[in-house]
Amino acid sequence: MAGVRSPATPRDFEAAARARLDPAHYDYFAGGAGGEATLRANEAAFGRLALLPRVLRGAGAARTGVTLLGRPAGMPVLVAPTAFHRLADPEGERATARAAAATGTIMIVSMAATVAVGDVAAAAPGAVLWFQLYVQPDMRFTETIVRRAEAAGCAALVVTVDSPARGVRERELRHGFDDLPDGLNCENLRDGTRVRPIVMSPEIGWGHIARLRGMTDLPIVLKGVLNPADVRPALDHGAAALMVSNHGGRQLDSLPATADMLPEIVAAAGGAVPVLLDGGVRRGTDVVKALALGAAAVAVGRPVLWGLAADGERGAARVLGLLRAEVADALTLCGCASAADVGPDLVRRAC
Ligand SMILES: Cc1cc2nc3c(=O)[nH]c(=O)nc-3n(C[C@H](O)[C@H](O)[C@H](O)COP(=O)(O)O)c2cc1C
Ligand SMILES: O=C(O)C(=O)c1ccccc1
Repeated sequence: MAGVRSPATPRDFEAAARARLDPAHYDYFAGGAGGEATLRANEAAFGRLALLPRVLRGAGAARTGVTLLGRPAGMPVLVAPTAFHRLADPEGERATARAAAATGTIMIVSMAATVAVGDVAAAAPGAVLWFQLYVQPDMRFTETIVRRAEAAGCAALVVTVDSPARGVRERELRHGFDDLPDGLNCENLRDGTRVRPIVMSPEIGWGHIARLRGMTDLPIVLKGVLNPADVRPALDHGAAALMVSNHGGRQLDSLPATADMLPEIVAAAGGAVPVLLDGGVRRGTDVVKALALGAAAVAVGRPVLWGLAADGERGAARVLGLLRAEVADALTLCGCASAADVGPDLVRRAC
């Protein structure tokens, strides 16, 4: 691997990934919308938080497992849905899913995956998969996609609600990157012999969530809730969980960091549903900070892509394994036996 002899933390994979990727694809993965203030803010917000361990609790070595939507997960970290894994590795989402299965990590498969969700599931028996959906204005086609996710055995639908339009990313504009290379497609959007384009529609509203709720028994997770005023309608529409996300700073720039919005969203949810978070999680200590602010779990996007691009399935598994070890270490050093022991007293504003 380029950069370091032995990666010690997930961040070490980015340099190796950058060395291997086409620069346009590196910038597609790495970049954010506008001036990238939100992209930077996500990581910076974790840097402004400090952990305040408890001592002498005799808690023993920490266990990382949690229960999410009624099922056990190996750690409170999920693979966030990210598009186009075959740009990073020829095996694409198959490799990511095997890495997730090997480390007991739930993978949220992107609707914009370059391997069909059924093929991802078949390639990684034992993987727990959730499916990310952009509601398509053609609700019959949306239903087709939902049925594919169900048939693949996905355990939840993660509906991305922060994308009434595609974010404008200046790095993509500079490279002229606006489509997949020949031979790669968004395989979940196959419709007979053609592949439909993903529509991000400003006309999607709460009525579509109601129709989705009537369409499937899968739990629905709403991804991209940032304003506490949206929590009430989300609960009223039967959301099983919320995911605080600004899409990794890739949609609208100038949004607050997710870690900074998390406490207000958790308060608005009032314990009715679990609240998840993504954006800027790079270390085990970030995970414990998010748990202390009330998250049930977090998800990581780019770190997994860097592992995948650096060393395929093995690299993605290394990133997830390192994160799990860091979570265990941070929990133990905070005096916690598990995520359930992490309370709000454990985190402080550092400055
Ligand atoms: C290259 C890339 C592609 C993404 N594709 C999707 C997607 O298809 N659907 C989606 O809901 N979010 C997508 N996201 C957003 C991620 O799910 C997640 O919100 C974000 O990456 C979290 O931030 P992090 O990368 O700092 O961990 C994408 C993010 C990246 C970096
Ligand atoms: O790039 C993204 O962030 C993203 O969400 C996406 C959505 C559809 C197709 C490709 C990428």
